[in-house]
This record gives sequence, structure tokens and C-alpha cells, in this order.
Amino acid sequence: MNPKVLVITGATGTGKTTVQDYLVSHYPVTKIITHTTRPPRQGEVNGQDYYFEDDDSFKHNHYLESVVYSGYHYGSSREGIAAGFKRAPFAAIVLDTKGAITYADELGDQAVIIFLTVSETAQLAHRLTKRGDDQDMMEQRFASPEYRRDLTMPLALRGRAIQLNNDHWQQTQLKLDDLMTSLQRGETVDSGVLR
Ligand SMILES: Nc1ncnc2c1ncn2[C@@H]1O[C@H](COP(=O)(O)OP(=O)(O)OP(=O)(O)O)[C@@H](O)[C@H]1O
Ligand SMILES: Nc1nc2c(ncn2[C@@H]2O[C@H](COP(=O)(O)O)[C@@H](O)[C@H]2O)c(=O)[nH]1
Repeated sequence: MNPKVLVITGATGTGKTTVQDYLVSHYPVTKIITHTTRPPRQGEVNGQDYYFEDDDSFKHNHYLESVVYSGYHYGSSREGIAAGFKRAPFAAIVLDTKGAITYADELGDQAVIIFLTVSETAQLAHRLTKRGDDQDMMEQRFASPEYRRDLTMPLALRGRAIQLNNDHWQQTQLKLDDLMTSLQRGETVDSGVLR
């Protein structure tokens, strides 16, 4: 079976990292760690959550893609992806929608794109506050064009991405279990809303 990259995308606070952690802890899925110039949040660890970089060190990696999101650089390195694939049949990466489009274009069927949504956008601010995000950083993020852009599935992902509503974590887990069962059987999973 060809290794697959599970690309988890969507707006801030929709639960991308939570989904990635679940997949990594319950299935043969390796986490692809990306690089960023954003300062670490409380509790984040270099080499586990991200490779934290400064503006200069960020330039010295070989990126499949890199973006600016709310004023900071983010990028997924070819080295990180190769490391992910060495250890498991699946790798999972968390990306903004611009990065997800690049992965869909570059990897084709090897990429399984999961676009997360919540029904009430007000929930996003509640979740980030509960996560302990810095208030100024949150305001900067919610004012960014990237935040607005990632609330809706981009045209370029329609017909290519699976849409997964994450209002209720227990339901989300069940849907992820169904998805992983299909993928582990080598079945093709259709794009559209995951029910
Ligand atoms: N279904 C859910 N219901 C309630 N809270 C949730 C749910 N899923 C995730 N959360 C919580 O919401 C917060 C944000 O989740 P997470 O960090 O996974 O989001 P994210 O999409 O990766 O965000 P960002 O893009 O800002 O990094 C976390 O505190 C997480 O525990
Ligand atoms: N295109 C890419 N997007 C990435 C990468 N690493 C993370 N991200 C996305 O950035 C925003 C902000 O992340 P946060 O951790 O500061 O909340 C979020 O949408 C991530 O999915 C990457 O390498 N490339």
C-alpha cells in the first residue's frame, strides 16, 4: 500500500491538532512536525509541537511549501516528511488551507485532505481562550486575512477534500475511526461531508 499523508486543515481552533494527536495515538500514523517563527505557546516543546525558528534559521530548511500566517512564517520541510514516512504507513500534518492545496497538487492521491469545520464561528474564540492563547495574539489572528480565508473550504479543495464537522469531539472520534478503517483496508474515500 502506498503511504498516505493525512492533511488536516481548517480555521484556527477547529481542532486540527486535536485530530492529529488522536490519529497519532490510536493508529499507525506518524506526526509530521513543521517549522515556524511563531513564539511557542505555554507548554509547547521544540521538536515535538514545532521546530521553532527565528527569521534567519527558518530560511535554512528545504520546504515543500511555506506560508505566512498571521504575520509568522510556517513551512513543512522535505526532511520532516521523509522522516514521517519511514516509520508508519500513514503520516499526518496540520496545515493552513494554502498549504493543503499545495499538498493536494503535489501529492495527488497520496494526500487525504480533511477540512475541519465548526457550526458556530464564535466557538473558535472560546476554544482558543480555553487553550490559554495570548489575548493580543488572538486578536492579531482573528484580524488576519488567513483566518477569514480558512473559515470556508477553498474552491481548489472542493471535490478533493473530506469535510468533517468537529462540534462534538465524541462524534468526531467515531467519524475518524470509520475513516481510518477504510484507509487501512486500502479503500478509496470519497470527498464530501464525512458522516
Ligand atoms: N470538538 C471539540 N469541542 C470542544 N473543544 C475542542 C474540540 N476539539 C478541539 N477542542 C479544543 O479546542 C482547542 C483548539 O484545538 P486545536 O488546538 O486542536 O485547534 P487547531 O485547529 O489546531 O488550532 P490552531 O490552528 O489555532 O493551531 C483546544 O483546546 C482543544 O482541546
Ligand atoms: N502551510 C502551512 N501551514 C502550517 C504549517 N504549520 C502550521 N501551519 C498552519 O498555520 C496555522 C497557524 O498555526 P498555529 O500553530 O500558530 O496555530 C494553522 O492553520 C496551522 O495549520 C506549515 O508547515 N505549512
